[in-house]
Amino acid sequence: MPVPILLVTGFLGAGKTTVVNHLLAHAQGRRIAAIVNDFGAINIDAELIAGASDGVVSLANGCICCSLEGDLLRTLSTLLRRDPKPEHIVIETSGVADPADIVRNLMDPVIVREAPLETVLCVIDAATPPAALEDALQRSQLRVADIVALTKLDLADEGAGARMRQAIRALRLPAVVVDARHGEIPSALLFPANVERAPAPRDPGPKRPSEERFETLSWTSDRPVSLPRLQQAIGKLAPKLARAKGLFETVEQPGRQMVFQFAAGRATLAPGEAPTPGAPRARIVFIAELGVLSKAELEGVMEACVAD
Ligand SMILES: Nc1nc2c(ncn2[C@@H]2O[C@H](COP(=O)(O)OP(=O)(O)OP(=O)(O)O)[C@@H](O)[C@H]2O)c(=O)[nH]1
Repeated sequence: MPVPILLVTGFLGAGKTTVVNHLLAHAQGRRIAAIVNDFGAINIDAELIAGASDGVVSLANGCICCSLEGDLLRTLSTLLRRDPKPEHIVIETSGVADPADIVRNLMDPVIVREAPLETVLCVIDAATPPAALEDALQRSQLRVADIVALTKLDLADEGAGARMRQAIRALRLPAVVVDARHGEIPSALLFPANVERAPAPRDPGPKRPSEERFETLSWTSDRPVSLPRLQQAIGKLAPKLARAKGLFETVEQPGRQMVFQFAAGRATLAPGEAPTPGAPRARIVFIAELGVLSKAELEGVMEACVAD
């Protein structure tokens, strides 16, 4: 029995993990395996995804569209040799990934036979201006989509969803556009009822030269972070950041882990799971356009968050 793949793409911080988490939490007994790709060296996403009944495989420190493409194919073949096999595989790409390259790799004849790419979902932050869709990477992520999910409608003004839909329609893409409030998408839309129907092969177009546009820097500490100092630090770094996320204990509440997110210029902090045994007490991944943020600057700013 072939195992259909759902490929989730979308720009940095658009809400992919939130969508994947929601669909895993509403798996209704299906055995779903998730492959999660973090561009950064620390696999934060795998820790934020709790509910994959058939396990989460984390591929970190690179992108499955280029440097980790071999790892993706090896991971798929390992999942397909499991007994019992998963019923579905969800692949969450990193926000910097060009999914056309991943689609091309998934068209490998053996993979197509055993794990056909059934659906490509592109997640779009509806609270960002529609002009963001002019970005070549976002265009590429939209171009391969069967379904486009609009997230963060609760953060956007009233007409934002309609404006984003109009901008997507203007691109004349074949995708269906749905609203995904806090990651909610009906699983019937993402998982086909009839897995025996083989999806048609896809043509992602000719391979384009890959362009190194983003880089990732990590910061870890064995000391808890002071919240007011972290606020100051993020304020300083924010203009240079495309994305940041992290897990850490705070001076204010040691022994509890907090989840820090910075996406589309917005920072949030939420309580997380219990601290991971053996992991540093603070782990934060930063993504910036190439050359914008140096390791020395980052460390200087971040070390102030734990200084006595
Ligand atoms: N208010 C609100 N926040 C959302 C929604 N969807 C996602 N977020 C928040 O947006 C931030 C980024 O969401 P993620 O799901 O981690 O985004 P992502 O696309 O997986 O991020 P990367 O994989 O790092 O590119 C998190 O703080 C989420 O809680 C939504 O519908 N409403």
